[in-house]
Amino acid sequence: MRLTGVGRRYGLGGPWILRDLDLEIPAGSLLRVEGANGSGKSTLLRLLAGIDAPSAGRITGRPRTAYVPERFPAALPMTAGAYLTRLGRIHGLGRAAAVRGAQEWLERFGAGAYAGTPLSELSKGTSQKVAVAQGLMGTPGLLVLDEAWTGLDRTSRGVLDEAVRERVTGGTRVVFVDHDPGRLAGAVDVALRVEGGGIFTLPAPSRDRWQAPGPPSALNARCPRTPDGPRCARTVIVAEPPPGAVLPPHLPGTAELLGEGAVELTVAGPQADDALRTLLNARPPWHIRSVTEAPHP
Ligand SMILES: Nc1ncnc2c1ncn2[C@@H]1O[C@H](COP(=O)(O)OP(=O)(O)OP(=O)(O)O)[C@@H](O)[C@H]1O
Repeated sequence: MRLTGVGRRYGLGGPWILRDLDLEIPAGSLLRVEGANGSGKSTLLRLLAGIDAPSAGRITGRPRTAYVPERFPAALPMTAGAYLTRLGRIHGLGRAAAVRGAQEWLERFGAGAYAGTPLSELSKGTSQKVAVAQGLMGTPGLLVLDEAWTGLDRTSRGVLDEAVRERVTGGTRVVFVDHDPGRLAGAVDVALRVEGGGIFTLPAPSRDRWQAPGPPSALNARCPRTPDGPRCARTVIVAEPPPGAVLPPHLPGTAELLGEGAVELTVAGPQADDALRTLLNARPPWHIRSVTEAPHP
């Protein structure tokens, strides 16, 4: 899935909320999106989910998508179970699998007793569980979570963490926004910051490194543009192997061991996508700790 020159502004002549974004999201990757209030995080997530269209540029290769919005439209005239079954059908499940999935997800979130309750009568917390469960019905190629953990109890937040990890391992792209900087810290492949209309890569957010992320490197601004989008002279990828793995064959660039098995891979800019794809598609996949674009000297 790829974003090319994507921009969004609301209304004719309104200010650009996002501008000239270029981004590739490989299968099986976990992206965290952060940024100040009003910076455009939800706008970016709605574009990714396909429920809003870019004002400029294009998004290609979007797979079947599930989306948990910041606000859940709980006023639909249906019970929780019927709603989830309907969503499961939309996500491509057969009727029996959709009914089973609806009950299973409600139970995993400790809300099995509410399958027959109308959505409008659910508490806020249970509504949020239903909102999250609908995103987990079926096996989408892209799962977009906009503050989906907010309003869930501690146990349910853990259930959602686990479900996200399962999805990513199964090849789903997951993009999320969450207030907790440590959310899924060890599993995040790329952290993006939305700021001033652009997106910036941050070092992979393990809890301690998050405190001092260092200067963001501009994903868009510093690299020369080509007909295929911006290209940097070099990209440095730091990746950790799954236990017992060796470096996948046919990996482009030069690799340097960093200790504890982690590898720093330096590739020519155009080969970065290939290298990331190879590492993320390895079975089991490598964990991408950071991706740093190095501009032309
Ligand atoms: N439908 C809309 N019409 C007009 N302006 C909008 C619309 N949706 C968002 N905006 C504006 O776009 C900007 C970015 O909003 P967005 O909700 O994407 O930010 P955010 O980073 O998700 O914010 P928050 O952290 O507060 O949720 C804001 O200035 C907002 O007012």
